Amino acid sequence: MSRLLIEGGARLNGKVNISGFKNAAVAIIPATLLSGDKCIVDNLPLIRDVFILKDIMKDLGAEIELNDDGVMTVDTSMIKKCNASSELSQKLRASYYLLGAGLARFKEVEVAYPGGCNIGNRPIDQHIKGFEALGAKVEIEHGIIRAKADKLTGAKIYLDIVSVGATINIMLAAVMAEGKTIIENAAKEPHIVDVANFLNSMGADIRGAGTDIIKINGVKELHGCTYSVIPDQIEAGTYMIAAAATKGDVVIDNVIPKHLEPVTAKLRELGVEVVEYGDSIRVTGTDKIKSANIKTLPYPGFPTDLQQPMTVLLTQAEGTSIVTESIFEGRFKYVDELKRMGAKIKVEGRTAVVEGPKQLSSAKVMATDLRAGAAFVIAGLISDGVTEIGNIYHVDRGYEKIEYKLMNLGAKIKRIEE
Ligand SMILES: CC(=O)N[C@H]1[C@@H](OP(=O)(O)OP(=O)(O)OC[C@H]2O[C@@H](n3ccc(=O)[nH]c3=O)[C@H](O)[C@@H]2O)O[C@H](CO)[C@@H](O)[C@@H]1O
Ligand SMILES: C=C(OP(=O)(O)O)C(=O)O
Repeated sequence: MSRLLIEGGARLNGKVNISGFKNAAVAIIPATLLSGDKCIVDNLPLIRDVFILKDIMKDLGAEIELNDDGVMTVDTSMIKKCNASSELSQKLRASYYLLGAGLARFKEVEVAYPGGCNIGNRPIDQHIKGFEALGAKVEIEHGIIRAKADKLTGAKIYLDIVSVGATINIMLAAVMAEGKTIIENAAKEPHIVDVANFLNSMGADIRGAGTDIIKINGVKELHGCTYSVIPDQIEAGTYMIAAAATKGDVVIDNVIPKHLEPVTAKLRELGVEVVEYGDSIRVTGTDKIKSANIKTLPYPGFPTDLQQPMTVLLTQAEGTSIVTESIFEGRFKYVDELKRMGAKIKVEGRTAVVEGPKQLSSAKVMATDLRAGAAFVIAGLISDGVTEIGNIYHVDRGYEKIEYKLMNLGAKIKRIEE
């Protein structure tokens, strides 16, 4: 198991380049299954989730290559059926997008129940509700999800809960259904728009992505395309928070500032200087961070994926901050480890009360999930002594070359491979 060692105390300084968005990439790769033509996808992040999906696609029979610049060439013409029930599919959340894409192309699909971050109950009832409305039969048995349809027909689907995964999965399943599908109460995250743009580049007819009503006119078939994935707003937000926490001065490059508005607004409330440029953001820390309350919400609210890194920053704020996690009930598991580093945080249900400022002290901690790992990296950067973070494979699921990017900003960090 690899570990990260971080010697705290350095103020981050310089420029960091943001990679392509994990959560868009992991939907777009399965979406290439929708056409038998070749697709070229660039600006893919070189992260573990992308590598696993590449292996899954290869196992299905795709000809697939990914180069060191994040350009993937995929040809799925040889795939005859979509059976992704191996252990690989359990290693990430996004393998569930093979359900929507496989159903649309083959009318029959089998995928192992997805894994992903252990941050609470993560049901897929809304995905299933959508597939069934389109005419599929879905069953789950022995950890395998099977979906089958004689024919997919457009339908009106109201999501009972705003779900990113269900919105994307239903879009995938509906693109070639007969007639019109309307998804109401759809999620509006930037990667919903990115996936819709990718599908439209393949010849789909999707309108309204980015609003809460998405309309999909089914088309007969899709064709190949060349597409570039949007920058990762969560990776960018993590570096913005790290810059603020270390009282540094960092330009976060290759971003879409609009996607980062909830983070920018919150950092400004804390007294941190944030300046937006065309495709970059400069964050300049302050010695006196103000306290603030945060509630995670679907986009454009504050993203749950940045709750953990943000909570670390709030340990440095003067006074009491209240963090409310409204998306995933189990997303405070990392707090116990943070307390071992000296943080004063009290969790009650979905709320964490953070008292600051507290000088954090180094400790040996275990990443319990992807963003918990990122939070510990930030905690390590501002602790005295050397922090050791285990289970780094979680972090590698979503952060490309994290130690190199941080080293370039002046952090003292190294990876120990074992
Ligand atoms: C690969 C990917 O893109 N992952 C993101 C995606 O996860 P994911 O797609 O799993 O998250 P959802 O948006 O679906 O989940 C939101 C809420 O809806 C609930 N729910 C979801 C589906 C369902 O069928 N039934 C149901 O009750 C979930 O338990 C959760 O409370 O969005 C989350 C919320 O922004 C992010 O934290 C994840 O990084
Ligand atoms: C929860 C996350 O990922 P996943 O849905 O892939 O587990 C995340 O990116 O923070």
